[in-house]
Amino acid sequence: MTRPLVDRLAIVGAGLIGSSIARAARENHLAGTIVVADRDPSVCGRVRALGFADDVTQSAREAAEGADIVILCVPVGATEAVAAEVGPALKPGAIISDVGSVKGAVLAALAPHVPAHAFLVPAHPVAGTEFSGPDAGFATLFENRWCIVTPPEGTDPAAVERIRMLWRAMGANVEVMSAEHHDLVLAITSHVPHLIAYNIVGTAAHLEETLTSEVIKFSAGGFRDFTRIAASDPTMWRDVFLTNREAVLEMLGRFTEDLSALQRAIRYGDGDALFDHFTRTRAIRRSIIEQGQETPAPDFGRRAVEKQKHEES
Ligand SMILES: NC(=O)c1ccc[n+]([C@@H]2O[C@H](COP(=O)([O-])OP(=O)(O)OC[C@H]3O[C@@H](n4cnc5c(N)ncnc54)[C@H](O)[C@@H]3O)[C@@H](O)[C@H]2O)c1
Ligand SMILES: O=C(O)C(=O)C[C@]1(C(=O)O)C=C[C@@H](O)C=C1
Repeated sequence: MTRPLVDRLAIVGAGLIGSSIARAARENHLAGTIVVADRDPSVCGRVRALGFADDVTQSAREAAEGADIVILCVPVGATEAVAAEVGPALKPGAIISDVGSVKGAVLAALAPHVPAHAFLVPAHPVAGTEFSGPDAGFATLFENRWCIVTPPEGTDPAAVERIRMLWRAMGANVEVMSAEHHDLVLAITSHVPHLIAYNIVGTAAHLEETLTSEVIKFSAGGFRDFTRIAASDPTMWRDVFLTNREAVLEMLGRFTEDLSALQRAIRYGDGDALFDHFTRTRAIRRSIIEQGQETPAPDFGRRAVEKQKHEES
C-alpha cells in the first residue's frame, strides 16, 4: 500500500469546511490519522457519531501535538486565539494552514504564533454552502473548485507544495497569490455579493407586513437565490466584513458608482445603456459556465449556453 500524503492530519473547527476536509481526506486515504478538535462539546459529539475522524477532542493543542499538518477551520475572528493555543504544540517541520475567507488578517493573526521550526501556509478553498456545522460537510465539496494558497514571502517551497498536493488530492485546483491580492479579488467575487444579498433580503423584510408576506409567497428566481446566500453563517460573515474592511469598502465604492449609472439610465429611459450593460454581464456568466465553475444544474447551464450561441449564429 502507498503511504498517505500526511501521517497525522489535525483539523481545528469541525464545521462545514473542517468536516468536509476530514471526509475528503478519509475517502481519498490522504492521512494515516485524522484528528479533529472543536471547542463545542456538542460538535465533538456529532463528529463522533458521524465517524469521519479517528480521534476527537475539545483541545486544539492536543490535536496539534505530533501533527504533520494542522488546518484551522474556525471563523476568521477566532484565528488568533486558536493560533496562540496551537503554536507552542507544533512539532519541528509541521505545517500550519487554515481555510479562512480573508487572508491578510489571518496572516497577521497567525504569524506571531508559528515557531521558527514550523511552516505557515494559509489557504482558502473557494467552495462552500449556506449551511454550517459538521452535518453540513461532504467529501466532494472541493472537487473542481479553486483553492487559493497565500504563503508569506520566503516560505519554504516544499511546504507550499505539500499544501498544494493535499488540496489537489481533494479535487481542488490550486492557485498561489499574495494575501493582499486575494483579499481584493474576493472582496468583489464573494464578500460584496454576500453583503448585497444580506441587504436586499433585509430590505424586503423591512417592507410593510403585507408586502413582506407577498415577497416570501411569490419569491422565485432572483430573490430566492439571494435568500440562499443571505442564510449564510452570521458569525463567519461578521468576521469577514470586520477583517477585510479596506478591500470591501473599495469595491463597495465602485459598486455604488455603477449602481448610480444604472439608476440614471432607468430614470432617463436610456435603453441602449441598459441593453449594453446586460449584454456585457451575460458574457461573464457564459465564461463562468464554459470554465465549468458554476454549481447548480451545470449540464443544463452548459446546454442552455450552447443553444443560445447556436440561435445567435
Ligand atoms: N462556509 C463557507 O462557505 C466557507 C467557504 C470557504 C471558507 N470558509 C471559511 O472557513 C472557516 C470555517 O467556516 P465554516 O463554514 O466551516 O464554519 P462553521 O460554523 O460550520 O464551523 C466553525 C466551527 O469552528 C468551531 N470553533 C469556533 N471557534 C473555535 C475555537 N476557538 N476553537 C475551536 N473550535 C472553534 C465552531 O464550534 C464550529 O464548529 C471560516 O474561516 C470561513 O471564513 C467558509
Ligand atoms: O456558494 C456559497 O454558498 C458560497 O457563498 C461560497 C463562498 C463564495 O462566496 O463563493 C463563500 C465564502 C467562502 O469564502 C468561499 C465560497
